[in-house]
Amino acid sequence: MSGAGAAMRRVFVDGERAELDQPRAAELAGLAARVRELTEAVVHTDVDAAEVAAVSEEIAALTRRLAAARRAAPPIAAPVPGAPHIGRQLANPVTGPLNPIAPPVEIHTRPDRTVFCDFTLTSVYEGPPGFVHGGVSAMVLDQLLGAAAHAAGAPGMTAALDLRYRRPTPYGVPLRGEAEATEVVGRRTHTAARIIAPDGTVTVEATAVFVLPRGLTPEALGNVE
Ligand SMILES: CCCCCCCCCCCC(=O)SCCNC(=O)CCNC(=O)[C@H](O)C(C)(C)COP(=O)(O)OP(=O)(O)OC[C@H]1O[C@@H](n2cnc3c(N)ncnc32)[C@H](O)[C@@H]1OP(=O)(O)O
Repeated sequence: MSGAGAAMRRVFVDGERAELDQPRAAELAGLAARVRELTEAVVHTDVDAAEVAAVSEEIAALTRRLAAARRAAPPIAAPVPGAPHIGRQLANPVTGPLNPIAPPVEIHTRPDRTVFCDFTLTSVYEGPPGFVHGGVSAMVLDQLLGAAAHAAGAPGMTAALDLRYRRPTPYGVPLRGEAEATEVVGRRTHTAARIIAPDGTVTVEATAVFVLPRGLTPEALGNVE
């Protein structure tokens, strides 16, 4: 089995990672939300030099307090029967409520196995002035496409990701992401996705190929069915 396949098995099947119950996950999600606010404040602050120095020191002290009890790797959520394991990655950089760099994006699966998300990116994700960084759009779409492969019962790792940036993606407004699996061939799942602005304009289109690592089965990944 490939390194990635073996690692997934250790984490999701063998229980190598710490598993958080819902109240503990909610506590830490609250902490991450405060840090997101802090990031936003840092990017926009115009306080004077003395205040910048004082706040920097306080933040360093806070970081030391959190590091006083440190896990070797990010924790995951306890399994939910019937739900895919990807939803357990609480520190995922796109969907993880515990990760301050995640917007976070909440992905939903429809009965027809297509997926969607409604999300707003703040100016901390700015690329070209006034618009979302293309790499951030790619990251969100990679996750959404992966979720579509999962929802189709054919999960895998991203083997190829192709993007077409049609229009600039605005930040600070609600965006819609949509994705679906288009074809499953052996261990390969072909998928398509797009980001849609509030006025209905498709700003980014993406296609991706996901490949299930050798030795893994969709069932081992806690697939939906
Ligand atoms: C697990 C879920 C977790 C859950 C994750 C779900 C959502 C997470 C979303 C984020 C996902 C990521 O960021 S994942 C991180 C980024 N991706 C990675 O790091 C992947 C790095 N690459 C790899 O580890 C490997 O290349 C794999 C596992 C993708 C494939 O390796 P392999 O298993 O040895 O593949 P191999 O036998 O050569 O090929 C198998 C089949 O796939 C085809 N194939 C291989 N690569 C490609 C390609 N780029 N484009 C088209 N097709 C390809 C081959 O032609 C073949 O088709 P045929 O001849 O059989 O027809």
